[in-house]
Amino acid sequence: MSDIAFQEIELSDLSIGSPRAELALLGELLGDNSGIDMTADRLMPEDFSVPLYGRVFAVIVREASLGRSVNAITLSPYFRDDRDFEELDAQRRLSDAARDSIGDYRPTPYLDQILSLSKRRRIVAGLSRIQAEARNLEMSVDDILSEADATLSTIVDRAEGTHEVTGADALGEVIAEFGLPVVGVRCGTIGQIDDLAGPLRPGQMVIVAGRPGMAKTATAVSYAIGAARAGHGTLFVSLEMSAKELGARIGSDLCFDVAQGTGVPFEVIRDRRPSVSQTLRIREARVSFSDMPLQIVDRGGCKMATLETMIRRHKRKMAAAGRKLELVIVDYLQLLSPDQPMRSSYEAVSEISKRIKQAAKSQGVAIMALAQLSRSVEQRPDRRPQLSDLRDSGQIEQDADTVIFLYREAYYTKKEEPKRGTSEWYDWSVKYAEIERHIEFICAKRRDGAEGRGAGLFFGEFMAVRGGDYYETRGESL
Ligand SMILES: Nc1ncnc2c1ncn2[C@@H]1O[C@H](COP(=O)(O)OP(=O)(O)OP(=O)(O)O)[C@@H](O)[C@H]1O
Repeated sequence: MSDIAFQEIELSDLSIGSPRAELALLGELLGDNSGIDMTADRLMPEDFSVPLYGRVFAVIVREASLGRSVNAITLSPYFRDDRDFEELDAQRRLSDAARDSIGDYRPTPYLDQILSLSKRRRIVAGLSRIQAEARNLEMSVDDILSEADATLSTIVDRAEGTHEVTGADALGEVIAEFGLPVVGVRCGTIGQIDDLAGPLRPGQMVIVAGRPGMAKTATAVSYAIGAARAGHGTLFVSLEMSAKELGARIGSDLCFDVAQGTGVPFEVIRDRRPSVSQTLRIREARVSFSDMPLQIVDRGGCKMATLETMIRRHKRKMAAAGRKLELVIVDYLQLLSPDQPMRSSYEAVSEISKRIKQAAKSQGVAIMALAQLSRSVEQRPDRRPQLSDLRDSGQIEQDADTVIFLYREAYYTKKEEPKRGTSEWYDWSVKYAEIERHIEFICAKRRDGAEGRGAGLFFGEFMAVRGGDYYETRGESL
């Protein structure tokens, strides 16, 4: 680019912004709150050229994330100490803009213009920095060019999750974290999964796979409860079960007492027939859990773009409540659909697994996706799943950071129950009683650690999964 072009950009720098479009957009949002989420998905407070309008936008988004309606009057208490608010006569301007809004949310022309001008301002700022570096004779031309390249591509794409550093700086970031608490989600109640998968870190995609009936949902619910109890913001996206069905499972899991082995059976809650004392116990469990950061979304099927929007929205919602969304659980992967129709289910699952991984990275959360395995697993004498069982499931095997298979021998043994009262039945019942609660966690892939196996327990009656150390708490061995 020539010097003249640089000068032109510098000269126009101060005029790159449209305060009128920004005010009009805020007016539209205040006039009709239904467009706030959609706008917040694309726009950030720093995209406004008038800093006060950016701050107003941030408050609007926060209020909407907390489920409150917002207008020019309810906004003003948040700006009592903001001198710009008074000096710019913002209360009146925003009220006028809201009154003049169309009402039917159509902010796209304003939004597009604000975004485009924001990009231009960032280009100007980036180029100015590169120009200063070019004048610095101590910097090599190669370094300046690669810096220019990286700066421009990040500015223009605003690639979420992009982080460019030198190798030494990356190591420096690791060293700075020495001695700090480990980042990542642990559930605390299923020790074997915590050990096998390690803390689930932002950007990781963890696949929990198994045949139907292996207690995938139960494992995910128990994990989610443990994670939320440990303070990790968790979003459970249920594409199979309704929120109420999950609520019943959560109730039974919460009431389950590991040390005593007692609780309120899931079926009692499912059928809405608890006794008085059970009702009391469920109510107490609800109260003790009411502050825990666990959000549930249930819907029948979901496109990838919708899931991404959902994650962004809940991230904002939790941030507005002073929490951090750290874990998203999706039950289950094959019920997600790509945004565009694909030629085969192999391609569709590949696309979904790639997008889940991208979403985890760009949103800075760990995503645990449950996955159904095909029947072929059961055709082997040893029905424990292996990594190759994911081969017909698109690129999951490649994209996943961690793969944990669930296996319950009891599920198959139960199906082989002989006729009651016979001697075979007696032998069978002894064997079944031994393994009834066993659940195996087979970690077949872990990008940042070793693979391995662990033994846990599935309390089917309470839909609760716990680590194998449960027996240690009772002085017994597994
Ligand atoms: N009262 C009970 N006692 C013991 N096991 C039970 C009881 N109720 C349900 N189960 C078992 O729990 C399992 C279902 O658990 P869950 O729904 O978590 O599994 P899943 O792997 O998610 O299954 P799916 O893929 O079919 O939804 C089944 O194997 C079922 O037999």
